Amino acid sequence: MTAANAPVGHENALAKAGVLVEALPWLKRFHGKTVVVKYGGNAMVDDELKRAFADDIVFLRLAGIRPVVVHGGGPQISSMLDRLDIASEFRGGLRVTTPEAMDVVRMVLVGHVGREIVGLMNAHGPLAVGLSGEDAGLFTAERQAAIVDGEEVDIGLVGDVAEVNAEAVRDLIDAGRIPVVSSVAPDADGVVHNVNADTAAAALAVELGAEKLVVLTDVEGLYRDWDAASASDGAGPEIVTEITADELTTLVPTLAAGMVPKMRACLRAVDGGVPEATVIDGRVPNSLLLEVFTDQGVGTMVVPTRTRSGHQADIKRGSDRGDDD
Ligand SMILES: Nc1ncnc2c1ncn2[C@@H]1O[C@H](COP(=O)(O)OP(=O)(O)O)[C@@H](O)[C@H]1O
Ligand SMILES: CC(=O)N[C@@H](CCC(=O)OP(=O)(O)O)C(=O)O
Repeated sequence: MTAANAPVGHENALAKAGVLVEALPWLKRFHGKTVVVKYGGNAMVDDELKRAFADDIVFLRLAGIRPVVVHGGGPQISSMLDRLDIASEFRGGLRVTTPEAMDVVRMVLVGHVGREIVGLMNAHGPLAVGLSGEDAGLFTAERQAAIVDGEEVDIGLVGDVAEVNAEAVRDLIDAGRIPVVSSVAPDADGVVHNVNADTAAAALAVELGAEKLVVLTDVEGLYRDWDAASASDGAGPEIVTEITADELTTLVPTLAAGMVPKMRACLRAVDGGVPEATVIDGRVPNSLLLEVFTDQGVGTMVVPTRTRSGHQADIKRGSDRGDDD
């Protein structure tokens, strides 16, 4: 029976069954695999969305996937800095972080945002455990400059991830838990640094040998022409559905603001062996499930350059959607 010849009233049931059937190959592909999900501060400003995100992660876990969450909280940090009357600015997509601001970053990410995500997931049972890059030596940071107009600019206590020791995260995953990681990390001398959460998620995905990195944000994906997209409030302009690492490497220097760390993170993941990294719209409820369990997926997927030449046939989108980048 198809939807066309189904008795009246059965079309809806068939459509629902179709959705479930469509998920089967993706359940097979990701079963037992690690999927690292970066949850961005701009996609966590609404209570309903937050709950839907937590539900999606628990769904993945109960479907036999091993999800790991790395979260940001840029807007939440900015609003606390404002309340405390501490000046804050971004250079090259990264926050200029004084020691005073670093205290606030740590307090907001570890003490507030991380706790909230853990609490929402644990409404379903004792699954989520929060930790930061400081716990069990997870990340070692290395001070990082911002690149502004091709020049290196000092932005204070901002770190790249120089080393990852993911043993504690693996222990949690093996115990059936969902690790929820806040992106602050000590350097080799123990000085805590502010790490962009996209960067932290990519470094962890590589170390864990993840099957996929998903980055939630507050746009549909990567717009080819951001100036046009922002001028028309995002309605209409084309998003890039799939792009190879080589193509993205060429594009990154032309990108604006928040997309730079995000796209660099996707490149880092894919160059480090993660088969796919996708930026999706965190403003759409359950977008994570759509990305993982549907044939078309959503957002912008970054794939290794070799994929285009015919490898990895089970990667989403495929040649029918691959002509737009
Ligand atoms: N080419 C582009 N396509 C999409 N978004 C872009 C582009 N260039 C810059 N951006 C900006 O990047 C932002 C996402 O980064 P960011 O604000 O850091 O998000 P998050 O808090 O989710 O990490 C978008 O809201 C948009 O303003
Ligand atoms: C160095 C740097 O910029 N760190 C970020 C860390 C939080 C983050 O990455 O949050 P989103 O994912 O919500 O952007 C910041 O201070 O905002």
